[in-house]
Amino acid sequence: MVNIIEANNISKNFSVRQGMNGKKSTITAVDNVSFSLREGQSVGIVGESGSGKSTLVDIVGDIKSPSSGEVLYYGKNIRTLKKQEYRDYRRNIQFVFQSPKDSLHPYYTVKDNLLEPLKVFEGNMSRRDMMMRVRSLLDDVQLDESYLHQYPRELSGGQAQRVCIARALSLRPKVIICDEAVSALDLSVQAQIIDLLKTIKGETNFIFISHDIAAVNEIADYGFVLKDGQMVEESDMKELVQYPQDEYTKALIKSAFYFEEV
Ligand SMILES: Nc1ncnc2c1ncn2[C@@H]1O[C@H](COP(=O)(O)OP(=O)(O)OP(=O)(O)O)[C@@H](O)[C@H]1O
Repeated sequence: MVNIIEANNISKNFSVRQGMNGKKSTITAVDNVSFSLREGQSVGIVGESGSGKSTLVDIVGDIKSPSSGEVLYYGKNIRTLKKQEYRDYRRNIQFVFQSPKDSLHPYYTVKDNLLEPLKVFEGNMSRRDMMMRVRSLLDDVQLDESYLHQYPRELSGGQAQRVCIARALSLRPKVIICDEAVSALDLSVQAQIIDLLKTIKGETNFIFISHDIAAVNEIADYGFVLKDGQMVEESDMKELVQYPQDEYTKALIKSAFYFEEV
């Protein structure tokens, strides 16, 4: 199987000022982490707040640069990609973030939010074809056409996240990185969005990150656990949940499935 993404020995240090005297120190947000995403696979990343999940996926999507290590896209270091190859990589790695309303353009209607990536990346597409794509995307995320003319502020959190998922899907990307994409939603809405992500799993590959291992277990085929920037355990996702080896993973599972046990 072909690797879409390989992240090799990624580390990221941040320089921060701490304490009353504002003394400079360095924190290691990601510490020598490697993983790959194969075609047809979805990968989950679990860890508590501050464990380095966002920093790692931001590096994979070239939003941040690593202090050391390299990201390969179909076997090529992203730093060595030619202009067209880099454009292809960027359109094929899309993000869905935690706060859907902040992710959408507030002064654009749903229609214009969905047209935007098509205008940028599909310049040759006719306006008619773009609108057909927008309508089919809304259908994919189970919103009817009446939403086309609404503004993000008029949507619920769950509806706005559906629009963000539609927007991420608009360029038919190889990878959608969901960074705590369900965490800010009510539990029942979380379940609906997870069901939606499952229905589109055949169209794309997810890198799904969450502090909630139960949510990750719903989407990922393979998963790993980050703690203080380090990978403490990795495995087939079902095995990770059923037979965790590391004490930290066991604690994450205990807190995630606590309510379900009763
Ligand atoms: N720009 C930055 N400058 C300084 N420190 C940073 C910066 N970005 C992240 N950090 C630190 O790096 C560590 C990892 O943060 P990161 O956001 O990657 O974790 P996370 O697991 O995604 O947590 P959360 O789910 O809360 O976002 C944290 O200690 C954070 O404070």
